[in-house]
Amino acid sequence: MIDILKGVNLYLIGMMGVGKTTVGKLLAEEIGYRFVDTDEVIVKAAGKSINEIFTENGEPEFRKLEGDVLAQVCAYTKLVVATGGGVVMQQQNWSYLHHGLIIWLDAPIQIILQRLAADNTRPLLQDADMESKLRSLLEQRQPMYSQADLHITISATETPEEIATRILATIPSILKQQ
Ligand SMILES: Nc1ncnc2c1ncn2[C@@H]1O[C@H](COP(=O)(O)OP(=O)(O)OP(=O)(O)O)[C@@H](O)[C@H]1O
Ligand SMILES: O=C(O)C1=C[C@@H](O)[C@@H](O)[C@H](O)C1
Ligand SMILES: [Mg+2]
Repeated sequence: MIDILKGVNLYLIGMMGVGKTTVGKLLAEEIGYRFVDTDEVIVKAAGKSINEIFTENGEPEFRKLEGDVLAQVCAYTKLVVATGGGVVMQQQNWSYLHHGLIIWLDAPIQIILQRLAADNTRPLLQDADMESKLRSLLEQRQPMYSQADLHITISATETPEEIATRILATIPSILKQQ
């Protein structure tokens, strides 16, 4: 696997809670890549949480930081990059994502709801009606997510390890097409 990838970065995209961070770490370990999470880089650089950035600086500032981080990481090779769920909405970001293979992790809203029901670290989900909020975000984003090179649909029972294994098994077929 490591040979056929030739150092090309893997970018994980998809909705909040779908498992980009969790699966990304496993993928990186498996293929001997470094793991980068754009949300984590932003939090470290800003010295505050994502909730604080949204509240104190606003979402546009967060999106600017996100684009800056993506621009910086795409200068490196051999990375698995877990992105934030909204990264696909800035057209400019696609020029960075296309430096590597783009993998869309896609899970039914019900799975995401179960996972994030007790989570208060995602500012866009601090809404009384989390399900409607998720549905409306997915509706806006789905056309963008679907531009990925690889679409991985996740079932409720699949473990992060199984998902990582399935991604690695599928990559050779998409590399051949390119
Ligand atoms: N396959 C899985 N099965 C069960 N739980 C999972 C699975 N993948 C991730 N999770 C859990 O779901 C939650 C969200 O996962 P994670 O943080 O990796 O999502 P994310 O896509 O990175 O979200 P965000 O876009 O907000 O950063 C975590 O609690 C994680 O442990
Ligand atoms: O889907 C989104 O817009 C977000 C997802 C998270 O990864 C963070 O980037 C932030 O909470 C926004
Ligand atoms: Mg994440």
